[in-house]
Amino acid sequence: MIGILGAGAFGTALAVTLGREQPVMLWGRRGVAGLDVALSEQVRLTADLAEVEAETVLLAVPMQALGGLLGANGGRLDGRALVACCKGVDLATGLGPTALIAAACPAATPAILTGPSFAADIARGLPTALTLACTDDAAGEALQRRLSTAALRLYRTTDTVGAELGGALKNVIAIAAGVVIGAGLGHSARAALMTRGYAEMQRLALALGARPETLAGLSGLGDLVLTCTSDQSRNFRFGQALGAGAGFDAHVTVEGRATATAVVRLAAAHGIDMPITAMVDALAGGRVTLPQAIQSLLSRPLKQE
Ligand SMILES: NC(=O)C1=CN([C@@H]2O[C@H](COP(=O)(O)OP(=O)(O)OC[C@H]3O[C@@H](n4cnc5c(N)ncnc54)[C@H](OP(=O)(O)O)[C@@H]3O)[C@@H](O)[C@H]2O)C=CC1
Ligand SMILES: O=C(CO)COP(=O)(O)O
Repeated sequence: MIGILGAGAFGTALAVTLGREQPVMLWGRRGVAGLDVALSEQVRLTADLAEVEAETVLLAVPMQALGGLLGANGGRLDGRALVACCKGVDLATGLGPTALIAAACPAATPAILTGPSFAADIARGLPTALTLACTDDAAGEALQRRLSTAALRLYRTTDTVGAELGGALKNVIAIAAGVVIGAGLGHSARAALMTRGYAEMQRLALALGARPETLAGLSGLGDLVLTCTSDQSRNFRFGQALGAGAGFDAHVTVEGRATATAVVRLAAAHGIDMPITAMVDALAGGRVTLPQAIQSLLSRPLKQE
């Protein structure tokens, strides 16, 4: 049995794919997200978290909700394998998902599942590859076997720092990529933005102890390319709306917005220059206009690549 907390798009998609091969208990505060894919009979739904007794639990709530969920249920969840499926940096603490898990559940085995995957693609059974990161490699190998399916191929690493930051930072760069396209600056400008954004991701991640090969893998470069180039991405679409001066539904999960604010603080604390992240935070926060944001990036001093 696998437990999944969070019956939104991603939690439901994971239930669909995992439920094809093993029993799953899916918990949601209110019902199941509107994915138009039928759940197998191996998937049970519950609104009572006490019914989720599985030893392996996937945490598929948004990043900014994870701390509260763990705070309210840490005692009940402690001691299990807790696999964060969210992407971001916690605004309240500046921590990533596995550090939040370790703080709330000291006897748990924290891990993170992240990488280039739209929920709808996973739910449809399309081939997908993700990174499963766990500092305990033996536990990571067991989770890799447990959570891989015929269509969902997991690659394992012990670099949770790199895997988490790749998934968190790519959402911020995706917002910037959307701004570029929404503002009509063109695909060449987006390619430049993605490349400089990847350099920004590496600067912070390596300073925080990540391994370069992790950032160059599925959780970093892979997810960056996917999210910056597809309008299936909510972060990209949010950026497009910003660039076009259009509105955006505030109820849609856009992880990169809060993460941009959290990362600006993190970068300042470590003396890391992250101009694109700072631009996204200021633009999304209404502290600069679009022309000012674009000018701030284009007028930076020339330097070596
Ligand atoms: N969608 C995708 O394609 C992918 C998403 N992810 C990641 O998965 C994570 C979840 O995103 P996603 O499923 O897409 O988002 P959705 O907006 O589709 O769903 C979020 C779910 O979390 C629940 N939730 C929100 N706040 C709380 C809370 N405080 N306590 C309990 N449950 C809560 C919501 O419940 P309610 O409906 O009751 O508000 C909802 O079921 C994000 O970090 C995202 O980056 C990763 C890969 C792909
Ligand atoms: O993380 C995702 C793809 O890997 C989903 O992207 P969005 O959150 O931008 O929709």
